[in-house]
Amino acid sequence: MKIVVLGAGALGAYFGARWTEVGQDVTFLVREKRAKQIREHGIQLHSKQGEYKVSDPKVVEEVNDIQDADLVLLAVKGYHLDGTMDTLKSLVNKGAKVLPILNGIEHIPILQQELGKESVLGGLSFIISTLDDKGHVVHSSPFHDLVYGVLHPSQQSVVEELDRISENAKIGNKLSESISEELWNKYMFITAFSGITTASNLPIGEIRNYKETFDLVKNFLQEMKTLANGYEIPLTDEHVENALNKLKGLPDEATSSMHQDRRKGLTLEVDHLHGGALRLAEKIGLDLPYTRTTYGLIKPFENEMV
Ligand SMILES: NC(=O)C1=CN([C@@H]2O[C@H](COP(=O)(O)OP(=O)(O)OC[C@H]3O[C@@H](n4cnc5c(N)ncnc54)[C@H](OP(=O)(O)O)[C@@H]3O)[C@@H](O)[C@H]2O)C=CC1
Ligand SMILES: CC(C)(CO)C(=O)C(=O)O
Repeated sequence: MKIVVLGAGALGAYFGARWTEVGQDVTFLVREKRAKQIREHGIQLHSKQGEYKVSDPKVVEEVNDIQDADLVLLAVKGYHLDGTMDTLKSLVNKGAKVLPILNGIEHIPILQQELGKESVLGGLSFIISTLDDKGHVVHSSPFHDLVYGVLHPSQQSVVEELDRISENAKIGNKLSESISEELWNKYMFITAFSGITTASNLPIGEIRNYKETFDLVKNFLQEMKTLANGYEIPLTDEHVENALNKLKGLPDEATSSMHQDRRKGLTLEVDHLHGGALRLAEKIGLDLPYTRTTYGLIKPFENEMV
């Protein structure tokens, strides 16, 4: 399978390297700064699931240098989505399907509108990873899940092929029969988790120490469940309970990637995640007071768009 990784950061470099490790043809399409960093330090994974260095990574800076592709793994931050659109159109014209694994939901209808419904798969990831100062991936969670599925019936053979090639890779791969539900379930979880950790500037262990603070999470999840239901996604109280149990089971120091970005002074995806939820709610006449409040609390730390 010819795979292009667009967004060779913490997630893109991780999964791209894991496919390279099992012999797949992976091209990393990057911007100038990242290209320079990769030329200097390579693409390397520091992971308890297995250290790995891509021996001779295929790195390009121009989409025109790519002849054809079967799949694009899209792993940019929400605030960089607009900047990838021309590149994605070009790759779709060369035959590729796009697998976005951004957190959130709003990017799905945007990509479908821009690229056509047949071209956009559903995808998400559960992993905790970041780049160190050499641009190497530091993967710190025991899990490294990549979940994908069809959003259009014509995509079945591509997801089956993706499933086949991922089977032997060090990836927790899953071909989902209900990817829309999984996307919303993750969206519910991540808005609550990133909201509470980033707004309070605390990891989950500290939050759990204060009942009044942890109780907010429950309201948050309920609110996002209502939003999902408004879009005919059948999330239930059981999904909320499972999300709460997941948060109760995380190690004390665990925190969201958005909170990690706040600690590093990086741009936050709060407009894509919480802002996106508020826009989706407005469209169907819902109010999300907890999400709105959290959005307001995080906004001052959002930083400049880059
Ligand atoms: N990190 C994590 O643990 C998790 C993250 N996620 C989600 O995954 C998504 C990606 O996050 P993450 O991997 O952490 O982000 P990173 O910031 O580590 O990586 C994003 C990469 O995208 C690149 N990029 C942006 N625009 C372009 C472009 N036009 N062309 C080429 N490359 C581009 C950036 O490159 P440049 O250096 O040029 O800016 C950067 O390397 C987010 O939505 C996040 O919420 C989900 C689960 C866990
Ligand atoms: C919760 C987690 C770590 C799971 O992948 C995540 O998606 C994030 O923090 O962005």
